[in-house]
Amino acid sequence: MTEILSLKHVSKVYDNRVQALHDVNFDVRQGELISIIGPSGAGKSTLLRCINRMIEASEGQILFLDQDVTAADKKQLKEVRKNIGMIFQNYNLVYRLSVLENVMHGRLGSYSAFQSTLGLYRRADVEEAQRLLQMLGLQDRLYEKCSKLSGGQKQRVGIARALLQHPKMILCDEPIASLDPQSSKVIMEYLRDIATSMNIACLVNLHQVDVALHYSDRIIGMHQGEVVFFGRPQELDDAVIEKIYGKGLEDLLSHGGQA
Ligand SMILES: Nc1ncnc2c1ncn2[C@@H]1O[C@H](COP(=O)(O)OP(=O)(O)OP(=O)(O)O)[C@@H](O)[C@H]1O
Repeated sequence: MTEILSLKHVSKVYDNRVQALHDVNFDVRQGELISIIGPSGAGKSTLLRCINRMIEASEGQILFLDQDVTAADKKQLKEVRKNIGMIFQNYNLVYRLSVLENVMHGRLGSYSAFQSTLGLYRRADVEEAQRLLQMLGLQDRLYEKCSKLSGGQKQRVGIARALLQHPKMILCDEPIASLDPQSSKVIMEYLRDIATSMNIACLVNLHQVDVALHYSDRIIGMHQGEVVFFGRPQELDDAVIEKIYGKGLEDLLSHGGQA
């Protein structure tokens, strides 16, 4: 498998001098699902957001498809971001708009402001959005306002919007943190399938260790801004869990797997 993302010695110190990341190194291969786990404040969100420069790293190098993202100019960064989809815990949808319109926002980069304001989308793009929504089981909700959807359905709209971008990788910032167990399972299965069948790498922040163990190809374990584990789920034994969380798996699972 080819590597598509590589982080080398990445650190982040916020203006208030909090060191959120310290010398982070790892790589992501095409079509891999990698979970990032760790207690609250470990640096998971900061790490994810440094990759597409929603947050600027203070030090280190981030290579995406062999391009140095940290050194990219405005135009190059736009291109990088086209290849990196993102889904969020709070979905980031426009609730007064329909499911289909929200998904079309995944293509905004390829339309002028005039075209997008008037909804002048190419037929092929609309058809692709419809196909994606069908794949995600939302074919009957195309014209429904997003405000009327359940959390799990909203997240599926978020996934369709990310996929319409034709990304090589999707960053998922706590995609199931607001969902019930059944909807969480559905979303994780879609992400697993997207990684495997569409060969799109998914980098997923999670609080649930049991979910990470079940769905990931590899897991990154963070503690106070450092990567203290990077390996396969089978290698995540109790000693490693202690290193990440300061407590054992039994303790974590007795709280529903949540850290
Ligand atoms: N904008 C900011 N300015 C200053 N400090 C920040 C900022 N964002 C995060 N931090 C700090 O950086 C550290 C890492 O935060 P981050 O949100 O990345 O952790 P996390 O693992 O994603 O936590 P959670 O699981 O609670 O979302 C924390 O100490 C946090 O307080």
